[in-house]
Amino acid sequence: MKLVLETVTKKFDQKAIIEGASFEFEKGKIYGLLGRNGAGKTTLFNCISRNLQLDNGQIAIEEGDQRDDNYDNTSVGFVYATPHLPGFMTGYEFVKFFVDVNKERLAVIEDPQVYLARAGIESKDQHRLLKDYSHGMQNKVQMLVTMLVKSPVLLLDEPLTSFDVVVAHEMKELIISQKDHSVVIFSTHILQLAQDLCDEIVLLHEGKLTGIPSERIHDADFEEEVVKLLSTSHAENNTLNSILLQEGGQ
Ligand SMILES: Nc1ncnc2c1ncn2[C@@H]1O[C@H](COP(=O)(O)OP(=O)(O)OP(=O)(O)O)[C@@H](O)[C@H]1O
Repeated sequence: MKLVLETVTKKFDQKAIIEGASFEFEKGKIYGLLGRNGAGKTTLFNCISRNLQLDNGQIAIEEGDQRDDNYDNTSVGFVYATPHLPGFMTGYEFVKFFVDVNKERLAVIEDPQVYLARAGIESKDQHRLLKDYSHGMQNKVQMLVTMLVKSPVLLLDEPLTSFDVVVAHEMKELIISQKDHSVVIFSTHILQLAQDLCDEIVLLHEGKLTGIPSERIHDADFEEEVVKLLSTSHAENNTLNSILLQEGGQ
């Protein structure tokens, strides 16, 4: 399975944030999306998840020789940087509601307590209102429910920044387990995290997507190269690009 982006353009007020970006993301790999503040990472995720309409180009899901240009938003699991949860529900009530609504998409249905415990929400917290959860606890719940349904595409917007070290470790394992059934893309500003977790790193810079070959990710001068690439314009970078990067993916 592949998520295919072809010459995608998204503008806000006539200004192109994403401009003719093309890339193929494959199932079985974790992709780290890096870009400067305001580069358009969240915008790109909103385009892939059909929250935003494109100004140009296509985004499709391909499975073998089948291509779906009109997949609906249930094909995409999206873990937002800021959790979107109904604060008036308890953790238990929300997971129960989510499981009821999605029961046809779940292979096995367990008690909400089991899911919550697996995400590290202790019994004493399971019946508290979500609005009173810490940011990290809300993130855990959001990640838990998004991953339950095993969508073909999983997007994680800066996913691990609010977790303590123990939970971050567990969540990394959980993210890795998702690549068996999903195309997994996560955005981050933490280069070390991208190096640890990703099979490929993709830069979003000046509206375009460019993949860095996996064999370069662990080079000693990797950070310096990424900083250089994200600090200069594509035109200035042409020589470096041709040596280091694969334009538009493989
Ligand atoms: N709904 C909107 N209307 C107008 N402009 C928007 C909208 N959403 C995002 N933008 C602008 O698009 C640009 C890209 O924003 P986006 O949030 O996608 O960047 P990002 O790469 O996720 O940034 P960061 O790393 O800082 O979170 C920014 O200039 C932002 O102000």
